[in-house]
Amino acid sequence: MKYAEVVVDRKASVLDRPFTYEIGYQFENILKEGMRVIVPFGNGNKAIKGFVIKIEDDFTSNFKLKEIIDILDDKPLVSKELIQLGLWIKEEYLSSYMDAFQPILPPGDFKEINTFVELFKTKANTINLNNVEKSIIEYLKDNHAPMLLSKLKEDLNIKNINPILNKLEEDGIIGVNIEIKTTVNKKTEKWVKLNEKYNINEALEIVGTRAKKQIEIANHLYINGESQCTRLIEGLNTSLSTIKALEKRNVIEIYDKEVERNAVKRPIPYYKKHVLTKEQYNAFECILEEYDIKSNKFLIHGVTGSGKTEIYLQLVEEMLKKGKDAIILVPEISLTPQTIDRFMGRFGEKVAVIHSKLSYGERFDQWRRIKTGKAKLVVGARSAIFAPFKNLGLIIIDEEHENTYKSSQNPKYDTIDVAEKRCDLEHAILVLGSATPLIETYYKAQRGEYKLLELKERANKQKLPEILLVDMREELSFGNKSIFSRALYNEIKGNLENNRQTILFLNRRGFSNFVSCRSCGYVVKCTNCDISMTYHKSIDKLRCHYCGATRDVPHVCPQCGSKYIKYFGVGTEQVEITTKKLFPNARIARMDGDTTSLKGSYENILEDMKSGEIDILIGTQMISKGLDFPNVTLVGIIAADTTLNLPDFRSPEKSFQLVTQVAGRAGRGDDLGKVVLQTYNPEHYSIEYAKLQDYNKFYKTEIMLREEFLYPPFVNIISILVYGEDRYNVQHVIKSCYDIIKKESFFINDFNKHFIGPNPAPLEKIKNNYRWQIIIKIENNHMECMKNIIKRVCILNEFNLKLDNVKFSIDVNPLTIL
Ligand SMILES: Nc1ncnc2c1ncn2[C@@H]1O[C@H](COP(=O)(O)OP(=O)(O)OP(=O)(O)O)[C@@H](O)[C@H]1O
Ligand SMILES: [Zn+2]
Ligand SMILES: [Zn+2]
Repeated sequence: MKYAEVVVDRKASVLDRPFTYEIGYQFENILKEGMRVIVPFGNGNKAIKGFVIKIEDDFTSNFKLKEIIDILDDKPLVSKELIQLGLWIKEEYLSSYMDAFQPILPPGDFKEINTFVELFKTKANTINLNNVEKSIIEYLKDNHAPMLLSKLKEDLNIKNINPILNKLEEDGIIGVNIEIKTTVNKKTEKWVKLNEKYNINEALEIVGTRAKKQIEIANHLYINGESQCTRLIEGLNTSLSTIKALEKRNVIEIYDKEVERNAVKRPIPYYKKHVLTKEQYNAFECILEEYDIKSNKFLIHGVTGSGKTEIYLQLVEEMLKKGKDAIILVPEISLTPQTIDRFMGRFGEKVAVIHSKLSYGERFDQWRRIKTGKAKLVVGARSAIFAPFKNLGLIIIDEEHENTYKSSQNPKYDTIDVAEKRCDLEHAILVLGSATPLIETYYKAQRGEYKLLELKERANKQKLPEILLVDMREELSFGNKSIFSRALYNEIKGNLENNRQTILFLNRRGFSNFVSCRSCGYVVKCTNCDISMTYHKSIDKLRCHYCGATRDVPHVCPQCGSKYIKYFGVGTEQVEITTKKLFPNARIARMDGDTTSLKGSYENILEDMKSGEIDILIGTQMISKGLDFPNVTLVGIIAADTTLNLPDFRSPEKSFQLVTQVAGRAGRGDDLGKVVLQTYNPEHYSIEYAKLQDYNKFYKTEIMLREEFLYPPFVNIISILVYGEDRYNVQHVIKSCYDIIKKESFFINDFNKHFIGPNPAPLEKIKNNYRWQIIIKIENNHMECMKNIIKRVCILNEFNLKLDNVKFSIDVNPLTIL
């Protein structure tokens, strides 16, 4: 007797464990890990869906186990390695089983999946087959459309057919395709081909010698195989009635064929291969040589414009040569046509693209192309890390420092960690790339966990742009209250006169309601945490998100006495209006969340930028990275302070990254670029080192501060948030939770653990839910113990907290704690 461990789709946390079922004899040789099943569940034995994560030969139980009712899939949907990855995610990020497997399973609510078998005829006759195999081929020959696997099995009734089909598929004789039943209608079109009953001579005999067009059509189909109906009509200048006539005489067949929903609809020109520069070549060589011997994890630290993408492309090419698949992750906002074109322009049909704007049907199509081996590489945002490749050889994470690699929804995974784990499970290479690596990543590289590869020059040997720092406090003291400094104004003017393009950048990430002085640059910060305090309207006070300390809003600057102390905030719209006023003849475009929500508008703006129809492009993060426009020689950063003063320990790092990335858009062509950086804090180390474009100096200062104030990579941060509509319950649960965790972790030295809270979350109430949180800083060596305690308290509820209408949200190393 065999047993299956099944994860069922039930939300309640007490049921968050796999259930064991007996596998009846009829299923014993069919059921595989990674397939979905129907199982009886609960007291009423309701039939529900589940997912098999493990099959065991032995199981001891005190009571009779229930039996699996039915199997839903013909083939495993998920590989063993991806099941392992799912289980790892569950433990690592303290998520539920179902949440952990959600991103790994095919997209959408996959109620019914049908498997089809089709014959790849070209090969069928050339290989020696045994009788059973021949009967399958014969059967498929009689059915020209892809055949439902279940029907094939029923019709043929061959014992143990699965391994035979697998072998035929591996030999490339048949293809197996899967299809999901969705609400999205399948798009089909009419195709034609010669009737297989006749060879071409017989076909022409039937047509006779008089019908010239019909002869032409038959010959065309003989040479080209099948053809799309409308294309045939246009191409041969014939009519539908002529084709219908041929069908009537049984010479040809007309049939429906599914139109693949392409993720990319435009034609894409070939992207020319560059000869690698010496630096590029060294990195490329090192990765291929050291892989499997010394290290399989690499960090490419390469300045902006150093040609990291070309290295990625050539690595992928090497993989394809070896028959291996590749995953290339880029941040969602870098999934521009420019990036996609580079990959599709080099690898064409082999590329799958996954991003969040795809419809559900399109997403499934991409998943299917990967699963069935039609796509060999995927270029995509975060979730593409779970692409179901069979033979993964390489994972590339470009711009690895980007926020989007941390998932803010369940499961709250960190893509880099997941990629590391997946590379270990599948013996693949991991390549991280950035001009401004995450502090944590660089720290790992310093410790030898990643092999560090450096690119110090731009691919075209152009120098990095010159950065001009403007102290906005001085502007104010000169009576200039505008958002443009005199220097930036003059530079823009000059650039316009030279017919060059300008990018004006303004950061608007999340919260920016810190309070600062425009005369001296003073920012109200928490004395315990060295982090900007945030204004809370409900209590009319400033509060620190890390320790909960509050204070009144000052009306005069505590540092210089000026009354120009207020909330900081400029919008892109305001910048646009001002720019139009100052430069009435310039062609100005704005790119931010508001202007690009329409599908395609983003592409349009980039297209206009490329063709030179825009003189000044104003934008937010969207324009900060990945863009490669040779005619942009000037970049203006309106206010570096918005990121510098985010209530987040990462704000210096974020500022350094942003300035470097945005500056990197300038001077990518033949002429040197220039950057004007406006700030109220020119002395800040992050601004200072950004100006010098010196990552190493920045890293050294930052890592020292992280150690001193106890932030990652020296500790882990775990956020436990309790939310619910009843404020009293929420406060009660968070308090009990705090007490229990503290008590249970008594054996961890206070020096190694720090509790902050319970405090109201910075966003105290969202959608009628009150939110309170505890933040735990825990030293790396004690992380596993602490996670275990949290799991027992918050997930398994071993301490019987009364969780009426109250829920937990746990985030391990959260991106922000808002
Ligand atoms: N070996 C090469 N020879 C000539 N040009 C190259 C070479 N490699 C890359 N390039 C060109 O250099 C430019 C910059 O390359 P790419 O955009 O890949 O840089 P990057 O390192 O990704 O920069 P960023 O981090 O700023 O996005 C591109 O226009 C690319 O076509
Ligand atoms: Zn002041
Ligand atoms: Zn504080």
